[in-house]
Amino acid sequence: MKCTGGIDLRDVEEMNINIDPIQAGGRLTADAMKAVISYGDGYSVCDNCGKPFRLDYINKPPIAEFHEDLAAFVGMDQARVVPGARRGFQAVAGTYVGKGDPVMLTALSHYTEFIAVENAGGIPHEIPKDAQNIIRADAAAERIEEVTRTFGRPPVLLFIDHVDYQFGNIHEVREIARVAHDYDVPVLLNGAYTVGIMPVDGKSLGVDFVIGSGHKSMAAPAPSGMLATTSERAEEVFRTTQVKGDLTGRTFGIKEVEMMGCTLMGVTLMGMMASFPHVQERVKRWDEEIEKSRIVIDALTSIEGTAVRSEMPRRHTLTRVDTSRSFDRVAETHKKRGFFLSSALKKKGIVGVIPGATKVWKFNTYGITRAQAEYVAAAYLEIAEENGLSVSPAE
Ligand SMILES: Cc1ncc(COP(=O)(O)O)c(C=O)c1O
Repeated sequence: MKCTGGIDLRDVEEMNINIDPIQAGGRLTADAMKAVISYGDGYSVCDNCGKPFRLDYINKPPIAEFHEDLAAFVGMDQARVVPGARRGFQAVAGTYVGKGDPVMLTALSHYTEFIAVENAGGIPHEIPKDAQNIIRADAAAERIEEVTRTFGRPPVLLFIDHVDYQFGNIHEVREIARVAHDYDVPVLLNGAYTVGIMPVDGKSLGVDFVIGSGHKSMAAPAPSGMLATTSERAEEVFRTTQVKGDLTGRTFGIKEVEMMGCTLMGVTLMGMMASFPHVQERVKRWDEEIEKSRIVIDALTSIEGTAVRSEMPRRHTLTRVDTSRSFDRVAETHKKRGFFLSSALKKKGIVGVIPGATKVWKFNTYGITRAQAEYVAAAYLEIAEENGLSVSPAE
């Protein structure tokens, strides 16, 4: 079907079960879709902007209140919406990182964290993962000490992914934050895979910043996200402008430097706000999401030669699977080669896995129903059996 302008309408969501690893938590709610239509104009949220002229002072729609709600949602004191998690990283790095400063990241940090550090002139140092692909506090302590000795001063900032994008593993955030604070290093929690899908309490984790991605995990249009912090750090990261133009003497005092004055407007912000009540509710059902993911995991691990590379038992719905000794063996002789798997899944109405991937791949069951999880599990078993792989039912 075509809509005006010659753009094909997207059929992935309506026609299929989508287990794409990165899309799961960002799918819009019906309320967000309505908001997108009604607030499509670029400056649609600015109708009632009045003194002081800044996005987070607008009361209608209730943006000021939304910021407060976002902060409370992740157990912090203040929050702002930002155009994607990466812009949150950039704001924090822009505040604390100067040229040549050492910054701690991890072996599982997302590339956007590296870019935020590089953009600010910092030097990234990675904390290694252990054999189970977990970032541990011991390793963090060792690396912080090493970097401190080398530079003659501690790192200026530490990034830790609450759940990483490669394995969907949960890391030792609370313990790492404690270690970092012993060296007075502020801690940024990357909640791109947690804020909006599972409960997150930044204060209880002891971090200084909590960053979420709207389009990844808060059922919001892209690019959207949030940056929350403590009252103390808010003064630094949400600082307002200080300098004057030398010719006109103009100042822009109320505008926040790292937010470039105002942040999200129109569709992104209103979509995020419209989904928020649903998001607040859905994080309470995280255990059900884990159960659904285990239905698919049990099926996959019952296929001879298949292994899960993420931590087990699963504590997140994003999982990395190794089928190099099962589906990839089939691919060696199949006429469709590695594409046989994605093609067989597509025929059964399941999409979102990388076409051609039969060695190591990821999937995410977040947001599908229990019946759909059972259907996906059965589909993998059928495809295995149809291709001569033996299946031993889970105990
Ligand atoms: C772990 C992780 N962190 C950060 C990001 C960046 O998020 P955003 O697209 O909201 O900037 C992504 C996704 O691209 C991610 O997977």
